[in-house]
Amino acid sequence: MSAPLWPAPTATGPVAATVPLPGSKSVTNRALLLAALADGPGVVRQALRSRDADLMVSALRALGATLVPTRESAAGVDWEVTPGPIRGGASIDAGLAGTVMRFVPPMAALADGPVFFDGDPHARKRPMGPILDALRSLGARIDNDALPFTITGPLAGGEVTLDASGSSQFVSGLLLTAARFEKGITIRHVGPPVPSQPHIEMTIEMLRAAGVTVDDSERDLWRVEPGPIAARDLTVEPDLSNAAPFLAAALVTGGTVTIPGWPVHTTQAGDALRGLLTTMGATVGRPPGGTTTDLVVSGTGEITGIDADLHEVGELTPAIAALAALATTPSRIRGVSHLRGHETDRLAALATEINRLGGDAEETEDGLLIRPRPLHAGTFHSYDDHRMATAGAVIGLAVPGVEVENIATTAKTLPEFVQMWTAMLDTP
Ligand SMILES: O=C(O)C1=C[C@@H](OP(=O)(O)O)[C@@H](O)[C@H](O)C1
Ligand SMILES: C=C(OP(=O)(O)O)C(=O)O
Repeated sequence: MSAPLWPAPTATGPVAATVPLPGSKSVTNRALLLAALADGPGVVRQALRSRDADLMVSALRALGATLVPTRESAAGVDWEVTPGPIRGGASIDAGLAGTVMRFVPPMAALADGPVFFDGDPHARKRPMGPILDALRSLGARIDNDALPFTITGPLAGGEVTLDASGSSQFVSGLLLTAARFEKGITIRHVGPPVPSQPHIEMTIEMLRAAGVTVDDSERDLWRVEPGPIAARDLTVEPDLSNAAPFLAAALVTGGTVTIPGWPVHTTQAGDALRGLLTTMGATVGRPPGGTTTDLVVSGTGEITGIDADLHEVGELTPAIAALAALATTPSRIRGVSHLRGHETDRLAALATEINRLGGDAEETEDGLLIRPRPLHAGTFHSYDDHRMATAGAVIGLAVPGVEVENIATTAKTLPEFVQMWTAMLDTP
């Protein structure tokens, strides 16, 4: 049975909207996990409420932590997190969340009994081998090389070598729990370059803020000393990667979109949008006066193609590809072969769906070539991928008659996407 179709609204003029964004998925799921591993009760404020975040909350509760929502608003939910002894016997649903399937198993290896993991049908195809092998070499028993699997600890930590070229989350996952291993951990990456370095920096910055000693002075080598993870009271930043489709709307319609609360310093991959969108023809800046943290992006209605290596910020690819499909000059996206292991094979999905609408997109070994060609009405399939769904919405702004299949899949990181999109377009 195919999922419902959502008629993507076509813009009737330049957008002029301010779009507050809920909290970062990546920060939320790291903060919740670190709080559950901490040396006392802590608070995570303005956490994202979404499928991936809900899955993390359920996983941590199943492992024995207590998470109580104390305040809920449009800005997110405040969680009081009280760590408990890590409990075996749990059954964990990772959904399609990379942050659950890669971050929770190292914590589960500290439990007092076996922990079972499974997820969505496609989650069983997402790469897990390197992190599971790493946990095995540290002493855990694991009965499969992908979801579903059962992990049985305990493990003491130590030294491990792995190939993290398929996902930075293999490194982040090990780093997040490492201080709780008796010997800490030393991780050495061997293989093609690790993608998404900003996400590894996010992990390290959050660990250091919790008092954990991390040595990352040598490339592809990380050492975490054993010790407590300090309980914190932290506020989650807005999700800058989820800003991508909204900021893209400014370029497509020749309008202006403002995102409040854009951090001045951040490790989020989405911060790279400032440079990428400038290259594609936007004006990007802070409002005059310099006292606010608003980010303002304006377009001209004409989009310039881009030649970009997105290896460090792969999750921005679907939005950039959607813009490229509407650009007046060709684009080349490089360095993102690891996107074949994301929510879907994003390179194949983007090429297929852009071409289905009459576009000219070609998959390369490590990216996409997208050449200008007029697009027409049709169905844009989402493959249960939140960022494919929002890419379809971006194209629909300029192409009448685009219908996005399963727009509800945006609930992975942004359950309010449709309302926010409609509100952006309705702003007088
Ligand atoms: O650690 C994280 O929060 C993430 C790391 C990245 O994963 P990959 O390195 O697998 O691309 C990113 O694409 C994903 O959306 C979130
Ligand atoms: C790759 C992504 O997610 P995940 O955390 O499931 O890997 C993403 O959100 O673009």
